[in-house]
Amino acid sequence: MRLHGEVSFDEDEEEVVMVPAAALSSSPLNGGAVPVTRLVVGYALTKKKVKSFLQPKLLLLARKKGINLVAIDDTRPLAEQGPFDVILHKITSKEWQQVLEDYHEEHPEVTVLDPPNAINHLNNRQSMLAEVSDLNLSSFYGEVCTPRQLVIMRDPSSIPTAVAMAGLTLPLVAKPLVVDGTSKSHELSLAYDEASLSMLDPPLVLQEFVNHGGILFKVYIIGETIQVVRRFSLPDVNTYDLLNNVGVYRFPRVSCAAASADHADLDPHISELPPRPLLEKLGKELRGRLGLRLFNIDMIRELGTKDRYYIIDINYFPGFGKMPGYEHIFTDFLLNLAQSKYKKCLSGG
Ligand SMILES: O=P(O)(O)O[C@H]1[C@H](O)[C@@H](OP(=O)(O)O)[C@H](OP(=O)(O)O)[C@@H](OP(=O)(O)O)[C@H]1O
Ligand SMILES: Nc1ncnc2c1ncn2[C@@H]1O[C@H](COP(=O)(O)OP(=O)(O)O)[C@@H](O)[C@H]1O
Ligand SMILES: [Mg+2]
Ligand SMILES: [Mg+2]
Repeated sequence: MRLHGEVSFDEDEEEVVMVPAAALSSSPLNGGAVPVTRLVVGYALTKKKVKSFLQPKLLLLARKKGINLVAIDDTRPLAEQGPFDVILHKITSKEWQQVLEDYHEEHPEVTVLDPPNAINHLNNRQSMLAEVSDLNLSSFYGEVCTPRQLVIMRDPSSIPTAVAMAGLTLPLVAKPLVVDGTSKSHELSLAYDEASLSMLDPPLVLQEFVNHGGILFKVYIIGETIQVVRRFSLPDVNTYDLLNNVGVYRFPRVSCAAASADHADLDPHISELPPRPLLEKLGKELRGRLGLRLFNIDMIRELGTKDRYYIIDINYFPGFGKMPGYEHIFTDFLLNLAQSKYKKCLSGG
């Protein structure tokens, strides 16, 4: 991170002068024509994520704000690239994780978004929710919990007995235990009866299905910024369904971007967004517990309740590109990172 007053010239860039982001508005340098901060952000993302996240409007605004987004070349040693102020990544391979950890040992001044060991918590549907199973937010306009669930590592024939012993209530959602961005990790099923459970394919997690009116809240968190969207979800399962259905049914990705419910005409008891103070408190709590700054939460409100919510899924670095105004939110987040690092440097932190 180049500090105050240094001038850096890139052969193909305008002259820029480093001043703390806070000084942007007052700096005499800020004639508005030349970006007066420089933040070099190296990124290591899949082609799919580059396509969905690094949209032209983000690249343009980043450039205007003096943020240089640089693709990390995975064919060259990371140490020979940069220098970077921030590394932004979403690559699941163990090799990359090791490269990043070795690099960060040599360059502790570089901000890694986000630390691999924190991301790993979300790559397993048991550890993912273990971090949030004992939240106590009831004084913030509602309670937030996680559905009861059971991890099955092997031996499908043992599942019916294990579920009976655990006292889980049907129907159950069966989810692959490992989440690695592949389509397999999103192959979910709904099980209506215990006997059929032996048809499932471990390792998996069996989670109690919670009726929620068919609407899910996707809560995006970028640093301290929170944005909620509504998505269509699985329909409720009533007693009649349970009595007249047996078996395990695979279902598609029902709550993706195309399933937006933001403009649907819905029962307000079902579609009303969770209260802002609850989301603010929840976001703060999860950032602390998960040690992450870029994630989203899939959250549902139990049907018939005013304020009992369940977190059913947490995703690292999700589809931010679909968030309205994400380019402003994300570039401001990066500049605030720089500013807080600069202040920390000044205070000898
Ligand atoms: O696990 P669920 O709840 O389905 O969340 C998914 C994952 O976060 C996907 O990212 P990844 O594929 O990296 O895991 C993301 O796709 P993109 O980031 O490619 O957009 C989806 O974005 P939406 O399609 O906007 O929901 C988001 O819904
Ligand atoms: N416990 C649950 N109760 C009710 N619906 C659920 C539950 N778990 C998952 N679902 C439904 O299945 C969808 C996918 O589940 P999720 O855990 O988010 O998996 P993924 O990581 O593939 O998005 C959710 O969007 C929701 O519609
Ligand atoms: Mg989900
Ligand atoms: Mg998910």
